[in-house]
Amino acid sequence: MTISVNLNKRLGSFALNASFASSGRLTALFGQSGSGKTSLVNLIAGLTKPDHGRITVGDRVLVDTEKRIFRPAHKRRIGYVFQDARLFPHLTVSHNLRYGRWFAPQGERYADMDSVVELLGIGHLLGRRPDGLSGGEKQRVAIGRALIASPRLMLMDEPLAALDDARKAEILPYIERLRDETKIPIIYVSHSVAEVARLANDVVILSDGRVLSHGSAADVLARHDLLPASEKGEAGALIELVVAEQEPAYGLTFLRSAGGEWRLPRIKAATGSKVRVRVRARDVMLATEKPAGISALNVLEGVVTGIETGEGPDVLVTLACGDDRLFSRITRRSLEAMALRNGQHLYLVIKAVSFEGGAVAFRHAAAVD
Ligand SMILES: Nc1ncnc2c1ncn2[C@@H]1O[C@H](COP(=O)(O)OP(=O)(O)OP(=O)(O)O)[C@@H](O)[C@H]1O
Repeated sequence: MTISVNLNKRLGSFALNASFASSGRLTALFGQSGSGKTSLVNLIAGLTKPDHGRITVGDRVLVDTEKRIFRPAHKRRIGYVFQDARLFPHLTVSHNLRYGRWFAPQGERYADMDSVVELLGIGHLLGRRPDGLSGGEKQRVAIGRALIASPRLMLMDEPLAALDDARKAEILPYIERLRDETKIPIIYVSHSVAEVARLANDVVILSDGRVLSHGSAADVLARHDLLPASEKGEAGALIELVVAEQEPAYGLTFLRSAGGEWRLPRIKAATGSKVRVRVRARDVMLATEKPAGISALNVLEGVVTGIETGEGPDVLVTLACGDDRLFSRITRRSLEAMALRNGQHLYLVIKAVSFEGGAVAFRHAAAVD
């Protein structure tokens, strides 16, 4: 289903001019604070009207100023999930969920309670009240309440921003299930590259009210020049790997990509599953000769396809490893010492431990314990 946005809106001295189309299951709206993400979400939700423009979801027109169409918020059938869960404190989880049902007209209720509860793993919480839940549990219930309303679109506005890393890690697999197992398109606001890289099919980068770039997550996130300064260290490549074998004795998983073989900290996915991994440019070392006697588990071969120098001491080297594209951030000093040039054959060295945390995304993966 394609989400298409083409609008402008003035808010005081701020001008939002946004134009993009996305057919990904999960489209991330990514940008620094003040770039216009929430303003755009409010326009999609129908909380504000554009000065000019049109928003469509599939064949449904939400607003078209030229044709004087404005579907009010309560008729857009959008599930909203905010930074804070906003559950009703006096109602149990079960009643909070049921409340969502009232927002769907009788004939259009496709979501049933049991499957939503199962999808989000909240069956054991049904009798409890929100004040007894962890932040991650509250967010899962908030997502459930939005889903029970059988929405045609989910808008998730920084749903993980208020959670610590452990709670984020707990809830990310549920958002992945929501993306992969339901057919509801999701617009997901975030200013974290790590989150966007893990979840998004498509990415829209907003800056100062304008769309700087939009397209597939792998392509957009490869544009290091577009990332906010605070996230430059997170810049890297997204590559797809297939789980080949578990190595339980070492707590590792052996995988293959178009570019070679990988050993990463254990990934709980069945053999043959596809996973997406973010390889940060700062974690990739380069060598002109095949390294021997090193502890790093991942050594790939690649060819230099680009060298970007900037003002600072570092350089971004782009490498083709088979059909994979990887990046390495090295110093200008190393660039000169190694006399790197386009077309040169190199070895890439990547420590397995650099993948701990949220770097691995599950795609079509059969999770195993
Ligand atoms: N009603 C309004 N009147 C005037 N200015 C507004 C209004 N709403 C938003 N703005 C301005 O528009 C700009 C974009 O705000 P917005 O909240 O959309 O950004 P954001 O990318 O969501 O930021 P954050 O990540 O901090 O939530 C800001 O400069 C904000 O002050």
